[in-house]
Amino acid sequence: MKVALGADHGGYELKEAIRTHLETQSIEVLDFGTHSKDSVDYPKYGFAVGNAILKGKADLGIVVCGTGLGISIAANKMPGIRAAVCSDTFSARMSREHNNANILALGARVIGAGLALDIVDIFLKSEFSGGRHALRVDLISDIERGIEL
Ligand SMILES: O=C[C@H](O)[C@H](O)[C@H](O)COP(=O)(O)O
Repeated sequence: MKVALGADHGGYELKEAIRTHLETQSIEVLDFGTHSKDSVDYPKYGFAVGNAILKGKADLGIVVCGTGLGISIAANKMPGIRAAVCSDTFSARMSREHNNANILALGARVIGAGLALDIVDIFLKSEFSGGRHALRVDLISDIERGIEL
């Protein structure tokens, strides 16, 4: 599995911890930055991770900003991207099983690194359940195509 990572300055330290955590498990990582605590603009990093997934360069993405909100809002503007902000492990599992989320968003100013790494592990190991959930995710795709539900 290949995982794309991206963060703004608010998420930089947690993104680094996630990268180390994944590399320790021999999970391949594509790190789109940022690479320091200098102030940057989160949409660019949400876009980079979303783009990597849409282009097939990564299977899943993890994005981090102060709250996880701005960077997920940015990524979710891209048709085909389903970014879920999670602050607990149950939501992380459900985001994969029910919503087929392809990006996990974390708020580095919201949760601690220990919980964040548990959330990452659960997100990456959970799989989409399909069935009735696939019909609902298809309806999300319809919205992206301008279809009125
Ligand atoms: O949703 C946005 C993120 O939480 C950003 O990390 C946050 O807005 C950055 O704020 P500041 O520029 O004050 O560090």
